[in-house]
Amino acid sequence: MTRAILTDIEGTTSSISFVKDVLFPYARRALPGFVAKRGREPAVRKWLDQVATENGGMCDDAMIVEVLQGWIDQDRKHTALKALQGMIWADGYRSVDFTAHIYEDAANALQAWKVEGLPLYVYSSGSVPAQRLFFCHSDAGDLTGLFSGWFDTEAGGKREAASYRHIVDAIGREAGDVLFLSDVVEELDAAREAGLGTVLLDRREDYPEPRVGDATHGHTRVESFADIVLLR
Ligand SMILES: CSCCC(=O)C(=O)COP(=O)(O)O
Ligand SMILES: [Mg+2]
Repeated sequence: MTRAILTDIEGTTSSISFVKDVLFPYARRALPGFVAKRGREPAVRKWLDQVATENGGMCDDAMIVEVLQGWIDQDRKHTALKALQGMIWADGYRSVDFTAHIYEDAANALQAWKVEGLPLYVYSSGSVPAQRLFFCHSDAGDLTGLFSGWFDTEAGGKREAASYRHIVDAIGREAGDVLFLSDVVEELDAAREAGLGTVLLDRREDYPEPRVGDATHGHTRVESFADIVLLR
């Protein structure tokens, strides 16, 4: 029985191209100015120092920026990068440089589930502040009120079963009562290993080649939130 929904963002509620073609380039461009302006603030320095330490103790901010830009190019889901990206995107949303993409079917289903009393949670590699900004400034308006909780990689990696066990504990549910929605089969594999229900979002806009047969890893596959059937 589904008593709570846990959803991914990129490729699930929202398009991969918005993240790759709008958010990431914005952060890449703004990074040098951001580090020059705010690099001494403890909340920023903490993450820059972590990157420096993990890269042999480099002490030059310009080198740290280069490492971070390389990580953006590789789509690394590193907690420090994600935290810094979230701070940079705050400026973009504030100055209305962009709004966050959300598929209409996702916005509609999330709103309907909320009305039905189903608690909704987010689990994304984007930092929790970035997730809040994302749904606050979405194409469908401020959707933050729909969600009862937010999880990022501070809960653990999205391809590790332990992360899902931690989240299920944190929200006070049985694993089997939580349905996890994602576009990434390895994330769904980890969630299933932890006992959660799983649905693979396989959107044509994001994945031109349908993932069928073995490619679904046995997860229920849908092309839209409108096709998700909840066990009641
Ligand atoms: C919500 S912040 C923008 C998305 C992001 O940075 C990201 O890495 C998305 O990863 P996801 O786990 O939502 O696929
Ligand atoms: Mg995703």
